[in-house]
Amino acid sequence: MLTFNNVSFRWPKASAYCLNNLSLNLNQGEHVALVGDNGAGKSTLLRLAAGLLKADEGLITLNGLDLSQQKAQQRAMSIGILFQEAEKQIFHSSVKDEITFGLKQRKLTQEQIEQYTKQALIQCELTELADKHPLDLHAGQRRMVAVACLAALSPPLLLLDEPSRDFDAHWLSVFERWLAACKQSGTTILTISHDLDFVARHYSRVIHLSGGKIVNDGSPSQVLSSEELQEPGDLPSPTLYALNQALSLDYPGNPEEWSHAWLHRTR
Ligand SMILES: Nc1ncnc2c1ncn2[C@@H]1O[C@H](COP(=O)(O)OP(=O)(O)OP(=O)(O)O)[C@@H](O)[C@H]1O
Repeated sequence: MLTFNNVSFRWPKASAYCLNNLSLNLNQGEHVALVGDNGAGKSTLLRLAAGLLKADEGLITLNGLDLSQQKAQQRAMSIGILFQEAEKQIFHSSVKDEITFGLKQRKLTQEQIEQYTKQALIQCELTELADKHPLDLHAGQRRMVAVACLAALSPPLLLLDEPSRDFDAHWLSVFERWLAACKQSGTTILTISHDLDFVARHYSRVIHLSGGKIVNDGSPSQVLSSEELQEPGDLPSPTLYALNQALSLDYPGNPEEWSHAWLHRTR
């Protein structure tokens, strides 16, 4: 669905390439997490995937078409983005207006706009906050407003930058339910996260980016427990991998599979 072919990108005035000859293919319906140290180039890659930046070299395609040739309106039909700082993507004076804005850009009837807005408000548990100013909400609720805008539009490709950030336990569970529904409906998802427990819970493929290059690409158990990711200064090991290591177990990092393996272990 989304393909990077030998893509290089250098920020203006930077002496070195931020992404260097990077190739990557995301299949339709895949749920992929992008992990790596600060400055590895993850957000830059996401912005290139969204068409917000143009590659200096190489080709990025979405459904076989050159992304750099697509207009913003066209890209908005296929791609939904959640930025790291959600408040920067909120412009309207009520939660409801914020959600309807994206829908109004599409050729929909008033009835459809109202129906999709209502569904998104319910799914994201924002119905009671519909008339509030988004900037009067706390950080987790504000982030959920940005999620509700995506929920209303249901784009086939989601690009999420640190989505679990700012959520308390309640809002994280609301967000995780929405994410599960997106996965169920076949949405392709590329997510940046430093929260490796969150990654282990939700993603079937993990890409480790370091210094603008892919250094590992595989299942969560392969990538999250790899030595490259666990070097000092890098990201902390997910809790279940740390537990596996401490107990010398070889169990999966997904909590459901882990508890099944633990309950059915041969003593
Ligand atoms: N707007 C910008 N202008 C110039 N350089 C930038 C810009 N944004 C990022 N960079 C540089 O590009 C490199 C990669 O940054 P990027 O934000 O993509 O990394 P990241 O892996 O997402 O890091 P983090 O986990 O801290 O968000 C860094 O050296 C950064 O300083």
